[in-house]
Amino acid sequence: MHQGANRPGPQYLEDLATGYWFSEVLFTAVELDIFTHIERGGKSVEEISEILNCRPAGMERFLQALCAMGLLINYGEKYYNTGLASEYLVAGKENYQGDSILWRKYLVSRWQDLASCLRAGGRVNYGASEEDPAQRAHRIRMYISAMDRVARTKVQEIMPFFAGLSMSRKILDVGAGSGAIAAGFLKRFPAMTATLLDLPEVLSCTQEFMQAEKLVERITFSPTNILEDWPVDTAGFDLVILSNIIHAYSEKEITGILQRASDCLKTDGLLVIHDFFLEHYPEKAALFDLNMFINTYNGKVFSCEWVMQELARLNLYKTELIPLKTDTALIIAGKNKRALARLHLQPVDRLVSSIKTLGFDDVCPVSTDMVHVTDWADLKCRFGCSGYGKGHCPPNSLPPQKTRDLLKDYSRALLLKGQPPTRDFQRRVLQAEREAFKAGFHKAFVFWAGPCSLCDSCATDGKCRNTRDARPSMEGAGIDVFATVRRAGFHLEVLQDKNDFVTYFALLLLE
Ligand SMILES: C[S@@+](CC[C@H](N)C(=O)[O-])C[C@H]1O[C@@H](n2cnc3c(N)ncnc32)[C@H](O)[C@@H]1O
Repeated sequence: MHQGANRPGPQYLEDLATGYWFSEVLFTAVELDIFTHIERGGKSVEEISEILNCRPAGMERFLQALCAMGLLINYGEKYYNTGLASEYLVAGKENYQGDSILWRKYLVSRWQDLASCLRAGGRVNYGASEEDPAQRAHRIRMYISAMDRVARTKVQEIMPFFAGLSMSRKILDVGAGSGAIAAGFLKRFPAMTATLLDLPEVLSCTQEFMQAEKLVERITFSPTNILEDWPVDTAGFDLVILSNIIHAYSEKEITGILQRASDCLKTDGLLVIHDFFLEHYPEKAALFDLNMFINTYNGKVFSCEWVMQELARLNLYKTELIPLKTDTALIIAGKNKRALARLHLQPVDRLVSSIKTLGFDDVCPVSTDMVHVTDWADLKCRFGCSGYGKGHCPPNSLPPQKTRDLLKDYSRALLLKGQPPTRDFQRRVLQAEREAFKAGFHKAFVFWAGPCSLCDSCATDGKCRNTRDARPSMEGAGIDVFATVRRAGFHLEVLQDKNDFVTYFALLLLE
């Protein structure tokens, strides 16, 4: 869905308007636990209808929709789980996401209050003032189970940054939820112990989760309101975790939480902030911010820039924004630069986040094997384009064979996605190439989009006055841009009208 802004108007609007169809099919399939039944062996329409006590006529259409959504496949009479459904939608499996999906369903009715929230300037639905204790306990368990499912997959993405470190002492997990993030560290570093702070009614749930992980002996559960003083040692922790906490409150409260987190850090300790940030996955971050607007008193998604400023005010050193492959990102901070230097941060990850801040819509690492070079691209320039022979367009560009040879010298690249005006895009692309060079990728070289537009006009004698900055375009060098970006998972369609919204891509080769 998030690539859709490039599609012609009405279709994109139709897709937005029917986005809830996708959610409803997924919610229903998870509620019926269809994937768990099918995992035990392929099932026919009749078999699955009988198991779920449904009529075959509707079921066939439902299974067809699940196939279209990539969650089932149909082979002969039988339906089977796809790899995605098998890994994430089968109850009892390590990476099962059903609880977090059903929590999203639970929030659907709140989203229907959006207009009222906008009129009121904040949340309008506060639930029953006297919630039945059993109902409250059930709601908290649903929420913590949902958070647990997400955190378990996130911690798998987070741990590689700590690979090779010898961490042997104390963790403080602030607003720990199920404890899944701290648990990831406890499992990786067997000499560590943890203190988990959360509200008393949540901690009884947390205890059960940690019991199941056989980690309770290494954990102190500390009932605490994290907006007030924390009952823990100042400067006593090697690792302080704030995972999905800063989006829960406003600037004033977060400033206090960051101050207390900093106070708890040992001199060479690390503060890990894991959250949504406006600069990373912007579409999801903006929607998650609305989710906070509707569902909390004052929660919001912050910019990485604001958090960085707060950390600087506390005299902490910090990494760049470290994007995870999914919708959240990390900032890691410490009182001591050497502590940060121990982290295993991939240079490409750091580069991606710094290039994103230059104003690209997306920056995606790809292998150069994915770059598709063709001979027909040159034909399209030679016949059918008024730019042929001008500036750095063909034949003044790289012929396809030269591009193929060049690509053999590189194994990795970044696809940079942006928008017109062409000159602004090309300038940003050049800045990105410089960032890559400064980050140690000495062979960094970029192919941009469109005819070179850096200068107002080309020199009349045909000799470029700006060879320092001019670069070839992807298409002018024989690269099939459509095939290449689609292989990287982007959606790109041929424009139907000259006024349609154009998307530009550049290819930054790294080594
Ligand atoms: C979004 S969950 C994140 C849980 C966990 N850190 C994770 O990443 O999965 C937020 C957690 O913060 C806790 N929390 C929110 N406000 C709190 C407060 N004032 N005092 C203590 N805990 C709080 C909630 O109970 C919940 O467990």
